[in-house]
Amino acid sequence: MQTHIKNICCIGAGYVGGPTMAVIADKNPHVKVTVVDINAKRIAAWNDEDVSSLPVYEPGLSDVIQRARGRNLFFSTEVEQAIDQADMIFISVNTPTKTYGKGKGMAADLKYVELCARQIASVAKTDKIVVEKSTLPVRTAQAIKTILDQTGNGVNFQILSNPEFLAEGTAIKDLEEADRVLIGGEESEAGQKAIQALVNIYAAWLPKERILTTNVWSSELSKLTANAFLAQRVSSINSISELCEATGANVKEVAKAIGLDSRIGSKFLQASVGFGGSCFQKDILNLVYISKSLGLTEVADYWEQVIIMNDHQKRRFAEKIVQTLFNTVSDKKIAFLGWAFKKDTNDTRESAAIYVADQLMDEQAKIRVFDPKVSETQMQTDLNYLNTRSEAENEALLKATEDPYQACKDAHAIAILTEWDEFKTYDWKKVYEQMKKPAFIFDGRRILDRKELEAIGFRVYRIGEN
Ligand SMILES: NC(=O)c1ccc[n+]([C@@H]2O[C@H](COP(=O)([O-])OP(=O)(O)OC[C@H]3O[C@@H](n4cnc5c(N)ncnc54)[C@H](O)[C@@H]3O)[C@@H](O)[C@H]2O)c1
Ligand SMILES: O=c1ccn([C@@H]2O[C@H](COP(=O)(O)OP(=O)(O)O[C@H]3O[C@H](CO)[C@@H](O)[C@H](O)[C@H]3O)[C@@H](O)[C@H]2O)c(=O)[nH]1
Repeated sequence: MQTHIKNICCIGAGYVGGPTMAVIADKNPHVKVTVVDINAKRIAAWNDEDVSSLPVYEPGLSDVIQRARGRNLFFSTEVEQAIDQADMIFISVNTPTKTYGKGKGMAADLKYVELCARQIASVAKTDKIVVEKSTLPVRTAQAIKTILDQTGNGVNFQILSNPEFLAEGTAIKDLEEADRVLIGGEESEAGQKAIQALVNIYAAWLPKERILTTNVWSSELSKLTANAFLAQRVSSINSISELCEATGANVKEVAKAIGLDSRIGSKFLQASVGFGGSCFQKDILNLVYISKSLGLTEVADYWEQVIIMNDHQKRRFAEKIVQTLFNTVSDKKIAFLGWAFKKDTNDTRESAAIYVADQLMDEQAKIRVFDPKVSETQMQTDLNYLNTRSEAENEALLKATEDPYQACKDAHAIAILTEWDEFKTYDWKKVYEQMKKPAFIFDGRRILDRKELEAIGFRVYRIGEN
């Protein structure tokens, strides 16, 4: 197995496969990188001349794409051809929570990963390094290896685990200036050679000391653990936010006071309406499921609490709105500013906004949403996925607008669900004048200036203070 890779294939052109491969290609101009996907529409969007139409919105991504695309970075639906030609194949397909059968609602659904393994096995005619980029339960590499070895054409496969730690909205920066890259592989000579081949790819731009090598199981488990720790911090500060509201303490002051302790650190202590995104909940549920399967009940319960607290935080935000609006929101217009799960992304998976909207719609509120990057079609898809009511009812109760002032016009209340920077720059006096009175703002992200809003006449609620 060679340690200098010339041809990479990545299966899955999503939020991870697209940006990750774009940066790898950008930094390794002599390596041909082909990103393949079965979703032809997505591939067409990656190939669009107009880079504002890329399927993933990430600051800085379009520049990287413009530099590398057509030079050594290609997007294609020709999965088999790309597998055949590659020395190294990344699997970067989705691994959602299972929605059926054993482990429903908890375990990771590995069917897409298994399909990739089977396809690689049937197509490969030369030795390949297969890299798990998707987030997978610990010991998945074993299953992939068994499939490759049992169903392949007798060629040699080395499996590496190389989990991705990028966060959406900062993906390009996270990739270009990664805190660390983790590569897990076999301890055998062939395993070490495969590790070296992947180290060489990252060493094109990252200092060697940031490229960590471990055994496969440590690498797989480290990814789930990192997300569990990060989400735990958010749930921890969110639990304190409720205590602050009940006592007169201010969560911002508490977060600052504890964050200055270098053992605790200041990051990821921003109280919010609850964490969203495609990873935190899915990966913790997966960790809980694995722990339960191994009979580790206390470990499972410990981590499950992070999810329970997050669900509570979303629910209590919606309840606060209903309660404050004199215990009814029926037929009242509530403007949502933000739908994405965080700023600077068009991704809405597991966004708190979906759940808060759903709860308010149960109370017959009329929701008008403005998000700078999310379409109404996406919002409706998110709501329909919950199956709470018919598509027609969702369409009647929730509509998007292209203009934030229009969303807020005649509203009884505004709820801030995403921390988009532009919300801070609005003419809040103008917004106030066009609203029903008393005009309420529920700041689920703590981004607006409370004093300024109150001086205008708004009644303000912010997570974590009273
Ligand atoms: N989104 C993130 O920020 C993030 C960060 C780190 C890790 N991860 C992990 O990375 C993985 C991918 O996440 P994502 O957000 O990029 O998912 P995604 O849904 O955006 O992209 C996955 C892509 O894989 C394609 N695909 C599925 N099966 C295929 C097959 N057999 N052949 C070809 N294409 C196939 C899908 O069509 C889809 O476009 C997941 O395991 C996730 O947990 C995600
Ligand atoms: O102090 C904080 C920090 C985050 N959040 C929320 O937590 C969620 C997740 O945010 P973030 O972690 O920044 O984005 P993700 O893109 O979900 O990235 C996480 O999940 C990825 C997928 O596994 C990992 O690769 C990243 O390292 C990990 O940060 C979002 O809803 C944020 O608004 C808070 O409410 N308060």
